[in-house]
Amino acid sequence: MSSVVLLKPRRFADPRGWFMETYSRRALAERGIDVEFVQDNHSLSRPAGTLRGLHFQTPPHAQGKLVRCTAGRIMDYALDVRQGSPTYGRFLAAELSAENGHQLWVPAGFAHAFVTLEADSEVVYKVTDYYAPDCDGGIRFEGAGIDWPLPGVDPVLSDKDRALPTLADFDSPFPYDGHPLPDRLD
Ligand SMILES: Cc1cn([C@H]2C[C@H](O)[C@@H](COP(=O)(O)OP(=O)(O)O[C@H]3O[C@H](C)C(=O)[C@H](O)[C@H]3O)O2)c(=O)[nH]c1=O
Repeated sequence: MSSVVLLKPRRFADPRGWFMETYSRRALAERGIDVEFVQDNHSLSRPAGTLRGLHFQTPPHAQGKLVRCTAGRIMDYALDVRQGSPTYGRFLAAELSAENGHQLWVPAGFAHAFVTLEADSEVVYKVTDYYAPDCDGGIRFEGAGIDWPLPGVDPVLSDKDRALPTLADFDSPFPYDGHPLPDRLD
């Protein structure tokens, strides 16, 4: 297992544009991420300030997620909610964009969310377990100690997300695997 990892796959630019490998099992294993993905997800968020999350699936269908932005720009968040983790309740964030091509690995045991920083932002992400509605869970973004990244822009979120429990009221079902959150993403 690993902690949260920021990946910056190389882009090969030429006069036609660019080419990049967006997924390589070998490249992930070199970063300590040895997982098998079983599903790809893709979402379009039209308004800037769209907030999806903080979400997770509970065991036995907890998901690791490899997240990237293919249109626009997002702030992507991973919040440590593993019982007994020395970094429980801490989060790391990374700006992912179509322009920078960066990717965030969010292991199982972390609540995931993103806020779109531009209109019509698209996010695609690979997950390590299938969608399991009975295991769908989450924590309110508000009250999780995360600053809203778009002052003056009201969040746009689903009714489901408005009704999520706060971090203070959350009873985590996730075990700690011995990988504390790093101080920052390098
Ligand atoms: C996640 C998922 C959803 N759905 C269906 C269920 C709903 O009818 C519809 C929208 O689902 P939801 O509102 O949960 O979508 P998001 O708010 O974008 O949630 C996702 O966004 C945050 C950032 C995440 O990390 C999770 O992957 C996921 O929770 O798609 C599926 O059919 N399969 C799926 O894997």
